[in-house]
Amino acid sequence: MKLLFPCLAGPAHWKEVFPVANGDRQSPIDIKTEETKYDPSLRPLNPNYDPASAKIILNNGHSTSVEFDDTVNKSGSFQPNRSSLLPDFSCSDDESTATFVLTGGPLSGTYRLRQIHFHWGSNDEAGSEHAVDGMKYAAELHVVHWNAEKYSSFVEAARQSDGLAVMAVFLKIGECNPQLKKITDRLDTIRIKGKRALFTNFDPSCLLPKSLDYWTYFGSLTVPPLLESVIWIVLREPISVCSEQLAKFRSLLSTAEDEVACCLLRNYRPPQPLKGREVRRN
Ligand SMILES: NS(=O)(=O)c1cccc(F)c1F
Ligand SMILES: [Zn+2]
Repeated sequence: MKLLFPCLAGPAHWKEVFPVANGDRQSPIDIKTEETKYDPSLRPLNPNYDPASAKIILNNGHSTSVEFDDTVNKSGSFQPNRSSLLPDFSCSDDESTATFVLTGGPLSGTYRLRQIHFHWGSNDEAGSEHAVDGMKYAAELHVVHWNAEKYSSFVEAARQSDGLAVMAVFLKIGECNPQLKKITDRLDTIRIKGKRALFTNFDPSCLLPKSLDYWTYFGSLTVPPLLESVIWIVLREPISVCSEQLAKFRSLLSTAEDEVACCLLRNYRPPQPLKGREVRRN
């Protein structure tokens, strides 16, 4: 059935507008742990984030994200984004080299932090995008980086096979997460699609589990345009989230002020065919 706005209809219709939806390296996937391959060449992950680069929290109608200032000048040293929509609160304007990067793991080079966002479901039983031996977690955090060593912008990097690196963290139902509370306590100020609020002095490392052991594979964005440009790094240890915190995510609206209100109850893409890809572990 042809739909007028397939993007709005959900994953089953995305292929009508983005044929790459049926591509060879689509994400997410179901990680079959017995079939993963230990790779001794994989190094430890080395996330190194600067809390001052956090800028805003926003509702884009598909998820909530915390956006970071990832602007650099050509010399590679950090250039505060003076043209940003928000007053620049950085206390110094020294051009220190930005330190909000991910290195190590399966990556060669330096990947700069761009944003974090979440995926969840309409109930606590399923909401993650990746699955492990067919099991879904309640939600999933994505920490999005781009290859700032090889490319000059996120948009350019997103079109390259090694352009993006996304660290995925599973959220398992349990204790309320005090670090996640810093985000869920702000969601009532950005309920409507398009709303944004100041959100700085936030280091996303506080949302990572104790162990940074991971699986890694070559995949894609899990939302349109589904570009096959992501090196996925899926952490094996989940962090906790409680039902009340998840309910706050579901209270976000996928609609703007002038539209009939519709809650963002779920925003995960189901697992896609592996098509012969290898999943490695450290
Ligand atoms: N779900 S996702 O991690 O694939 C993702 C979503 C939106 C923008 C991105 F850059 C991105 F990587
Ligand atoms: Zn995502």
